[in-house]
Amino acid sequence: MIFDKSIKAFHEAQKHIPGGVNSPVRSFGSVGGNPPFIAKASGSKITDIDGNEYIDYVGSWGPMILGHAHPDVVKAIQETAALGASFGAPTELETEIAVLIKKLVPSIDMVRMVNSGTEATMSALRLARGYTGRNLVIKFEGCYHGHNDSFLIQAGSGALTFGTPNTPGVTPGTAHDTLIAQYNDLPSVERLFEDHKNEIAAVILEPITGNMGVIIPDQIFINGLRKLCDENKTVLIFDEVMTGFRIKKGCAQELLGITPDLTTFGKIIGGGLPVGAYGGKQEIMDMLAPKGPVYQAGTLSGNPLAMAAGITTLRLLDKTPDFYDNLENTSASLEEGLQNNMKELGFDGVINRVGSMFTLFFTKENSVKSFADVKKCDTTRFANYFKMSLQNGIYLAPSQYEAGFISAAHTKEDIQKTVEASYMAMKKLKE
Ligand SMILES: Cc1ncc(COP(=O)(O)O)c(C=O)c1O
Ligand SMILES: N[C@H](C=O)CCC(=O)O
Repeated sequence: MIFDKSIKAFHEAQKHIPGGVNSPVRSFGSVGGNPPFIAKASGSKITDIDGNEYIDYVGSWGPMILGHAHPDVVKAIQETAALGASFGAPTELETEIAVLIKKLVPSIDMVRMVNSGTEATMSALRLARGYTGRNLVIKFEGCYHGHNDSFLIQAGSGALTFGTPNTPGVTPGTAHDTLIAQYNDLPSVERLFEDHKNEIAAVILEPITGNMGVIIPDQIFINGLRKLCDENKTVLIFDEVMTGFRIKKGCAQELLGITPDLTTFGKIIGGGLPVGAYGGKQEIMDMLAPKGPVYQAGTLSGNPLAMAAGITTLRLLDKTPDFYDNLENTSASLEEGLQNNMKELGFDGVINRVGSMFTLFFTKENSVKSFADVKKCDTTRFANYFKMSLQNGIYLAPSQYEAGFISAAHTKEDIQKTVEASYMAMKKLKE
C-alpha cells in the first residue's frame, strides 16, 4: 500500500493542529506509522486519500452500527439540513428521540440531550451531586468517561494509551473527589463505602468496558454495585456511551438485568453526528434546570441534524427484523475464525466479545477480567499485528486498550478476509 498523500497530509496537519489530530487516539502514537487520512466511507469500508480501501472495525469509535453512509441516515440529514441547521429553540425532533429512547430503555423516565459523551457523563455527575448533596464519585481503574476533569483519574482509552491516565491540568481538589476502585472487584468498592459513609454521590462505570478493551463484568460484581448503591443512597450511573444500543436494543443494562439510576448515551444515538444524552429516574431528572436547581445548558443541544440522524438510526435498529441476532451471528463468526487461527498456530491471546464489540488481547494469560490483566498484554506485539493488518486492508483501533466494532454492513466476505489477514499476521508474529 502507498500512503504518500496521507503522509503529506499528516505533515501539514501537524503544523496547525496539536499532534496533527483533533483527538489523540487518531495519531497512531502507540502503534507507530502514519495515520491514513480518510476521504470517504460506505458500508463496512473506509477509503483513504491515497485510494487504499479497508474493512473498518473502528466505525468512528462505535457510532456506525448500520455501516457508513447508510442511505436512510444520509437522506434524513440532507432533508433536515435543508430546513435549517440549528435554531436554539425547541423542535419536535427532540421529543421524538426522547420518546424513542424511553421506549427502548425502560430505566429512562426523562432524558436530556447534549453534544458529546463527555458532556453527558459530566452533567450526570453534577446532577447526582446535586441530588444527593454529596461530593465524592467512585470510578473504576481503566474505565473512560470522556475528558472531563473528574474522570481523568486512572482513565482508560487514549489517556491510558498515551501514558497519561492522570493528566496534568486536573486540580488536586478535583482528583480528591474521585475515588478509584478496581473493576470486577466488589470488595474494593465496599472498602470505599466503609471509609466514606454518606459521602459518595455516585458510582459510575462502563457496564461492559470498551476503553481498556472489552471486559465483561461478573454478575456478582454488577449485582453487588446495585445493592451497595441502594444501601448507601448513592446514584448508580451506567455509562452506556459506547454500549448503548450496541449490545442490545435495551443496551448493556438489558443484558445484565440491572436498572441503573442514571444512564449516559452518545455515539449511536447521533448516527455519526456529535451527540450525547443522559437520563434516568424521574425524581433525579426533575432536579435539572429549568425545572430544578441543577444547571446544565447547550447552544447546540438537541441539534436537528444529530436528532434526525439519531432517530433514523434508532428506528432502523428497532424495526429491522432480527437486527441484533444477525449482528451477533456476524460477530460470532469473526470470533470463531480468530479463535481457530490462534488454536491452529498455537498463538497466545484472549478474545473478549459481547455482541458486536470485541478485543483480541495479546496476552499469555487464560482470561482477561480486570485492569491488572489488561496491563499484562504485550503492546509491542499488538502494534506489529496492527501494522500488518492495516497493510492487509484491515482497519483496527490503533491501541490494545480499545474495542473493535462490527456493523450490520459487514459481510461474510469481509469476515473471511479479516480472518485470513489475521492468520497471516499471527503466523508472521510466531516466526
Ligand atoms: C464509555 C464512554 N464514555 C464517554 C465517552 C466520551 O464520549 P465523547 O468522546 O463523545 O466525548 C466515551 C468515548 O469517548 C466512551 O467510550
Ligand atoms: N475510546 C474512545 C471513545 O470511545 C476513543 C475516541 C477518542 O478518544 O477519540
